[in-house]
Amino acid sequence: MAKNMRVTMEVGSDGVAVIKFSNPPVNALAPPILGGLKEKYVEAMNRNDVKAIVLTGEGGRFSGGFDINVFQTVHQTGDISALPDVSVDLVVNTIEDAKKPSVAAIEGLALGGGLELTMGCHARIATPKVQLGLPELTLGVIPGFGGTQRLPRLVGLPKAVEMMLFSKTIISEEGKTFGLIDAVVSKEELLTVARCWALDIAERRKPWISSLHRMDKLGSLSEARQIIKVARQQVKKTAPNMPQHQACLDVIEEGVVFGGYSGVLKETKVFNELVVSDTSRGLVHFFFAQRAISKVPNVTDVGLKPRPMKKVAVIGGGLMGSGIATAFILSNISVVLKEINPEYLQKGIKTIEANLRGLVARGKMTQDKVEKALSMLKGVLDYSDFKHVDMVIEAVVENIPLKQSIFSELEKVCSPNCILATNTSTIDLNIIGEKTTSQDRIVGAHFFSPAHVMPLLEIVRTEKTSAQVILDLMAVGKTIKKVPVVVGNCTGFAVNRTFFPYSQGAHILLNLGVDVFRIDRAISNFGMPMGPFQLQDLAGYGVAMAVGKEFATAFPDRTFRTPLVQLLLKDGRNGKNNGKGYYIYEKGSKPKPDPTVLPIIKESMRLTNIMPGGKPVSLSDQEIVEMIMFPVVNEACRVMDEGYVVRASDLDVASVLGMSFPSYRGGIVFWADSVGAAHIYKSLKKWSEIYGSFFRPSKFLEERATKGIPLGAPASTSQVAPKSRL
Ligand SMILES: C[C@H](O)CC(=O)SCCNC(=O)CCNC(=O)[C@H](O)C(C)(C)COP(=O)(O)OP(=O)(O)OC[C@H]1O[C@@H](n2cnc3c(N)ncnc32)[C@H](O)[C@@H]1OP(=O)(O)O
Repeated sequence: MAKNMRVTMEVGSDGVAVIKFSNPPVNALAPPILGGLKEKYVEAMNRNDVKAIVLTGEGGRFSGGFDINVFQTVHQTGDISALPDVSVDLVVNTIEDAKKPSVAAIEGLALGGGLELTMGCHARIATPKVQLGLPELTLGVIPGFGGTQRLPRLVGLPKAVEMMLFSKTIISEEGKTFGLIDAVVSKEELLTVARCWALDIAERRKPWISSLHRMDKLGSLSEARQIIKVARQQVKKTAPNMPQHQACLDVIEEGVVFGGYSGVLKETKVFNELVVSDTSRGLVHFFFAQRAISKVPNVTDVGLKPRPMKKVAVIGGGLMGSGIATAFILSNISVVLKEINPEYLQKGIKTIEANLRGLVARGKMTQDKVEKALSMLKGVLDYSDFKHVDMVIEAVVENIPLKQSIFSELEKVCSPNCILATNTSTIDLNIIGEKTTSQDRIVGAHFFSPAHVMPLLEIVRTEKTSAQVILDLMAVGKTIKKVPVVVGNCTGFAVNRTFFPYSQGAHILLNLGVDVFRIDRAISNFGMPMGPFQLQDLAGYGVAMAVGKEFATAFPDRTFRTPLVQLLLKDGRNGKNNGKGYYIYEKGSKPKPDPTVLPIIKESMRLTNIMPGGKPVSLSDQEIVEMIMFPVVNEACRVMDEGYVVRASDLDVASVLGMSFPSYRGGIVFWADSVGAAHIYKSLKKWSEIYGSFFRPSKFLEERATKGIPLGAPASTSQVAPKSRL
């Protein structure tokens, strides 16, 4: 067994064997731990001085589930023999059907295989606020240690289906209400109560319950089928491109119809099929990519500690500023919101109130928390409150002289340790800080709209930003429940820069004669929440124009100039803002394609005149997706090559959380590697010859494609080291 992994057994004079396992930090159930458990159980069964067993995890956490690293091994080798037989051999035969009863003593969390082990026990005792759940579907698999069968039998089918399909965790108190947990006790009492409970079962003072054989919570067959049918329809809409949701329902249904043991057998079979699916490969990669993001060389590994952040100031109460302020007050951090006049300030505060009301309406927060959050907010019209803030985030319009004068002012009014952040999405940070002597504390805090909802926070550093400032912003980012990704300072930073060809490619296709609504449909079917034109409607055309200008200046060789947005504006269209864009927006109904936009598109096609031979091109849906996504991959290659991200997988996380790229495809770079660099390179090369330099493959892509090196492989695998900006 690896050095830090341990399974121990201590037998008390009361006849209870406490089997404890340890694999920090989350007691993941690695194969050696599972093997160790089996060994200790066999020993406990054979010893005459053992009457009952208490199963527990060390270090304040029961278990975060089966070791996800094993999935990665399976993905790399394609060999599922690395998966131990746990469900039948350990959980059914060794624990649940044993001649001596087991009680699980649960602290901290019991997730996935961790919770499934506890459900094989004959009772579960937990400390308060323990997180309980079966999040396996987020990894592209289903619960595989019998969870699909035992959870419905313990909490009833509706709750079990909700917990599994939506990977929803509950806390021990709720678990007690639903019957998953038998008693909630303090940390100090946990082992004592669990021991007594185990003895009570052994001596028949308490019922000896095997979850798999229970029927009382399942309801009638027809009720169960109806619940499963409704769930099937629901996930058809919410998870259309993923196989694990329907598969999970199939397995649950098997158990309801043919009994728990049949269900367990089918569960193993389906689990083994799903674990090698592309979806599981993508989601497992995404899981580890999200963890890797918090490791930033020379920032998180040099012994620095984040400084506390109690109060921040936000300058500008527009859409972004008010969203940012909302995110902070929701996490109990005081906000001073500054505007230039009472009217704008009121507007900003009203937007914050509306943001909070929206969260209440969507069941994301309770009404009583609204007042508490608002009490953390102070609106101001001058800088007098800025003396005591730990960080300022500037979120005014994208105007260089205005930002420069604000930063000069901030240098005077804030304390010398105060972090000076900007939410700019396009302007070079060195230019913003040019008129100050505080470049070491100037940093980008690029939120995505709506800032209180979107999870990504791009932390933009210049060559001069100090490691301490980056670390502080990473820490406060986590406090406000964002996922911070540290990137370098270039036009569009990592996310907008990588995705600028997304809308460009779509506009090229449109001008090549591909139907606008078909483009959107193909991209939605690929897994984006909406197509590029609906997204443009949503963001507003002002944004499209402003951003387009920035990129045209920075990357003129690969910017496609189209008159379409101007033509749309001329026609009185401004997207969702005024209810009229490529789509028609009416309150209470879904956006409807607007056929009257077609003549405007025709006019754009006439003006750009890029159709070869003057005829619309004919493309399959797959080609549409590729002609839009491959240029994005190409730009991602440049971002990596120029050293604007720490590692390729940071772009995967950023693409999923900032652009809603489907997580089950693993993120933009991971997806590109699953398609193959060679195919992407060849396609881009071909298109660049037909349609021009927008499609020209980058050097990085060319090199990796020709040498057969995956795009996501670290720089050391390539002969040319990237120029690090980080
Ligand atoms: C057969 C079975 O049905 C299949 C399964 O059980 S699949 C596993 C199901 N379990 C899960 O999906 C839970 C996954 N883990 C989590 O959600 C979170 O890590 C957690 C809630 C347990 C803890 O969160 P948090 O305290 O923020 O710590 P977090 O940074 O995420 O993780 C700490 C470390 O533990 C690792 N880890 C967490 N869960 C793990 C697991 N199940 N296997 C392997 N490693 C795991 C992380 O990779 C990270 O490693 P690192 O420090 O080297 O980056």
